[in-house]
Amino acid sequence: MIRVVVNGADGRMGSEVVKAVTADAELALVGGVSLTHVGEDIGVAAGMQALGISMGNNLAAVLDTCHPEVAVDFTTPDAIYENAEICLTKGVHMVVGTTGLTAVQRERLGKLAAANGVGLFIAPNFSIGAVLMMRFAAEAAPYLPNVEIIELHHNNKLDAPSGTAILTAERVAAARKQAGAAAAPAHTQESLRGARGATVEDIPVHSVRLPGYVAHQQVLFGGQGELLTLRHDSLDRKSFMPGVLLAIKKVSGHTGLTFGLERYL
Ligand SMILES: NC(=O)c1ccc[n+]([C@@H]2O[C@H](COP(=O)([O-])OP(=O)(O)OC[C@H]3O[C@@H](n4cnc5c(N)ncnc54)[C@H](O)[C@@H]3O)[C@@H](O)[C@H]2O)c1
Ligand SMILES: O=C(O)C1=N[C@H](C(=O)O)CCC1
Repeated sequence: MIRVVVNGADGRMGSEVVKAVTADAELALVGGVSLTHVGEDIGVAAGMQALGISMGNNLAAVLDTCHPEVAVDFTTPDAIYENAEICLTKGVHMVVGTTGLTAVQRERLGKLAAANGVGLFIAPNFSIGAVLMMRFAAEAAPYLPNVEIIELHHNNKLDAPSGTAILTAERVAAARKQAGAAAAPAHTQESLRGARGATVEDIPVHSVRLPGYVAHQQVLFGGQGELLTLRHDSLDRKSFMPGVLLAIKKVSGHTGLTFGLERYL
């Protein structure tokens, strides 16, 4: 049994991870960390405590109490760097779903993981459909280099653009570059700042935040007299759980940083 702590156990994602880990015969949920009850399933922390599972609001203290092999983190962009430092320094493997880490921060944490002989797995998106969407987008990019991304998420999401949109843009840009393809220059002048969205690697990214959405993305390709649209929809946070469980089981076999779910598929 792999001993698992969930950081952010009361959150929208963390509470799903608690349920998924509890239901998996190869995993043992030994602890959880939560600051507030913001998730849709607000009974999770209380339920864990009732079962005698260590709960607390101090990550280092929870780790010292329940000695996990793997910590899963779904917290906030502000908290994740420090959380990772704490876990990796204590020799705990990490599975990180929290978005917001920069490439430089990922590399720095990867070195810390390697120095402590543990694995650090980071994925901006754990759903298989989203991984395929990114792969298909990279495949299409050399042939249809004019691309824009629209990502649509629930209105409680703290960051924009989404980690998935950033990674998609990076993959598309890399595939275009490798093929020697480039987007046609844009001639539009914004009469209102922000009208054309943000840019990641010169690719416009538009972020929609509305109640009702979970996590969705469209990658729009434009060609001569034709359009190709790739769309992925996570309609339920259960869509992320097979990827999270896979990562928990694999992370200890890969010392240092592994980035992206496709690396484990
Ligand atoms: N990789 C993926 O597939 C994927 C999928 C969904 C969400 N996410 C990301 O996961 C993160 C969490 O999303 P959410 O919707 O579950 O958020 P949420 O706000 O519902 O939950 C966040 C949780 O973190 C806790 N928390 C905050 N700061 C903390 C700290 N310093 N230490 C410990 N716990 C802390 C809160 O108490 C809460 O329980 C976001 O960054 C989001 O973008 C990633
Ligand atoms: O709900 C969120 O927040 C999500 N965040 C990830 C991102 O930023 O890409 C993945 C999808 C859900």
